[in-house]
Amino acid sequence: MTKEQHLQRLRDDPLYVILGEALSCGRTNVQTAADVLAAGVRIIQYREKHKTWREKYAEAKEIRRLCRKYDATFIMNDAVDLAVACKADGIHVGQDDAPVSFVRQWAGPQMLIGVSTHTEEEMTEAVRDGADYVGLGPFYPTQSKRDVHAPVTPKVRQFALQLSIPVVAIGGIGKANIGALYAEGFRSFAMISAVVGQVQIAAAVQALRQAVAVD
Ligand SMILES: Cc1ncc(COP(=O)(O)OP(=O)(O)O)c(N)n1
Ligand SMILES: Cc1ncsc1CCOP(=O)(O)O
Ligand SMILES: [Mg+2]
Repeated sequence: MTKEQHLQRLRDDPLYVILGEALSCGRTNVQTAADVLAAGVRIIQYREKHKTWREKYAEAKEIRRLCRKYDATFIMNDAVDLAVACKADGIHVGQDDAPVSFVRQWAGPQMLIGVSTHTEEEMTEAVRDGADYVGLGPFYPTQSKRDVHAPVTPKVRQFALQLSIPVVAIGGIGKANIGALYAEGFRSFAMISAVVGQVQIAAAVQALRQAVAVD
């Protein structure tokens, strides 16, 4: 798939699932990825904070292989070198990670670059720097990440809905609130606990898709 096709998917497909083994009900990342893909998810981010580079590389390559089988979009969190090494479709960087200009130089023009944002200024800067999408959040309290920012304000949410690039909402999103965010205008939702933290992944994915299905 081309970068433009991956970007189109980010606009069209509401579900963006983030992996993390410590949050996966005892499953490995590879098992979880296989379940998530079998359940129909087509955008996956590999986010692993507790493994060595080699462990992450080995896992990411395997998950990347699974994603190819399903024609799914594979995004690496934090590490540009890992993204390049395992031929990821995209890289997601936060405000404390490598800047977009550096990531672009290293990863090349075809790599999708996502940037975490929390304010209007950060969103404006991400667009100016050439990010392909922004992550925005947290929308709600979350147990899945330490030291998260305060929830995004209504003013920041309004600003995000006018942005020229896709906005991926994140933080405490699940079947109870995804429908309200969709009604507010958001179209893409990154989730950890609502999918990989569930025992029945297929049922969880189905419930989330139903919650954003419009007639
Ligand atoms: C889609 C998406 N949005 C935001 C984040 C958070 O990134 P970051 O702020 O760098 O924090 P970590 O995930 O690295 O802990 C994300 N990963 N994905
Ligand atoms: C990685 C990240 N960045 C902001 S909130 C968050 C965690 C999202 O996890 P959950 O969907 O379980 O709230
Ligand atoms: Mg990061």
